[in-house]
Amino acid sequence: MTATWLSGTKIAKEIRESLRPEIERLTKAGVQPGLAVVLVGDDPASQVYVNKKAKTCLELGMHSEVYRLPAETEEAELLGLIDRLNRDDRIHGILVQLPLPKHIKEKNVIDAIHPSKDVDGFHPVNVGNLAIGDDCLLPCTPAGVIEMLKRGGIEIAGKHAVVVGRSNIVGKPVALLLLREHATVTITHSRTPDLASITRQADILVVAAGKPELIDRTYVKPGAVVVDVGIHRREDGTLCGDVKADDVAETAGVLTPVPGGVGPMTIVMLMKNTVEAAGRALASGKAGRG
Ligand SMILES: Nc1nc2c(c(=O)[nH]1)N[C@@H](CN(C=O)c1ccc(C(=O)N[C@@H](CCC(=O)O)C(=O)O)cc1)CN2
Repeated sequence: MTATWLSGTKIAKEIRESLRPEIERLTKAGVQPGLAVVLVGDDPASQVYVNKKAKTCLELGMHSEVYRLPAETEEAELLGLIDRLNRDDRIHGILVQLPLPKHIKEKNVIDAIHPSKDVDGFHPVNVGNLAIGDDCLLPCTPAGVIEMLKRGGIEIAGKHAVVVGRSNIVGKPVALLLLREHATVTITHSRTPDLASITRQADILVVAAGKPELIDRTYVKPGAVVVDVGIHRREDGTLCGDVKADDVAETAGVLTPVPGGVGPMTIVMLMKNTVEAAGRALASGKAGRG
């Protein structure tokens, strides 16, 4: 069997274009959706992602602000900036790029962002609402995975989905979203014994292990849908995921590429969340007038 590739680049483009009418409507109503992205330090990959976020905002006619702070920035200063952005009517979404330098506590930063502007969906209020199935801003990568599956014509209900990884950013929320779509979900992680015996049961395998090319064909049931959330730069400068793509493509039915898979979906879901946050601000009368 040779897998069909499920292109995140193509689906992300469709979603991006579908956002334009709502951005136009909000802007005409005096509420141009605005995203503030904060980067602390000079991690090269983070710089690429932050630039992509700002560029996509501008291409869509959204308001974009990028704050680039030095690695030595004190936590209190960062919290001060978040407080200011929380009260800024032109900003509907705030995103602090992760990872942060070690001296800054990620939890303090996430908790400081107002839940209505938490376009990353990482605040405990949004995480709690996701867990109980209430309306909330969804984390971008997990929401992107679900959107990709749906738009790729892949049935989720009734399927056995296995998630490799239990991070707060991807593993746990993607498992909750798959459950919400009526999959039977198994979460595995680095201490799961005989991982392959479990992943081989998956109809849908979502890999967010953070380990380059961990998953080869021996982990995959023939015909399974495999979503690769990992992204790593090899020494020669090329990118790979958590899945050994060429090998798994011989067994899987559908496979997402790296690059061009989940990555572009993460960016477009961020735009979608920002537009949604702006729409809610307009509806609640709390929006700025541009
Ligand atoms: N605050 C957050 N920090 C981080 C998140 C997040 O969702 N919120 N996720 C990751 C990084 N990430 C988003 O910020 C991200 C990763 C990858 C891509 C992407 O488009 N990748 C391209 C390849 C890009 C390249 O050339 O390097 C692809 O896969 O095709 C976008 C966003 C950690 N931090």
